[in-house]
Amino acid sequence: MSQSDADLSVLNEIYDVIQDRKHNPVEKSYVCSLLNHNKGIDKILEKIGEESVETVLAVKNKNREDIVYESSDLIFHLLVMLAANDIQLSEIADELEKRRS
Ligand SMILES: N=c1c2ncn([C@@H]3O[C@H](COP(=O)(O)OP(=O)(O)OP(=O)(O)O)[C@@H](O)[C@H]3O)c2ncn1[C@@H]1O[C@H](COP(=O)(O)O)[C@@H](O)[C@H]1O
Repeated sequence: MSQSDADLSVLNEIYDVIQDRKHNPVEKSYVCSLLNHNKGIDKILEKIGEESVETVLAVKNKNREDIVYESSDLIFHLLVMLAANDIQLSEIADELEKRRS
């Protein structure tokens, strides 16, 4: 198991970048290509489907490195989907917090 100082606050930081891309589009941005795709939200949903399947396969194959890699892809695309729907990460935190009791 790897040890590092990284923690999930990186999710907030990436979410902020995604929101910034939404309001201030830049060229050659993958996030902008998803947010402004001609297929609309369907492109983002397609990626979530793809990354979900890749995560499932990584788990089935018991490949630890792939599980981490594909889960990261999936979580990233979920963040883009949430931002596209104007859903803040604090709303997810609130929902999860409610379930703790
Ligand atoms: N965390 C990510 C991140 N994770 C994955 N990806 C991209 O998600 C895509 C994953 O899709 P695939 O694995 O299917 O790769 P692909 O074959 O290139 O994609 P398709 O052709 O199948 O659509 C790749 O293009 C990755 O580069 C990401 N792109 C961006 N970020 C973050 O978002 C920030 C802003 O990115 P830009 O908007 O590109 O500047 C970056 O600084 C990062 O922090």
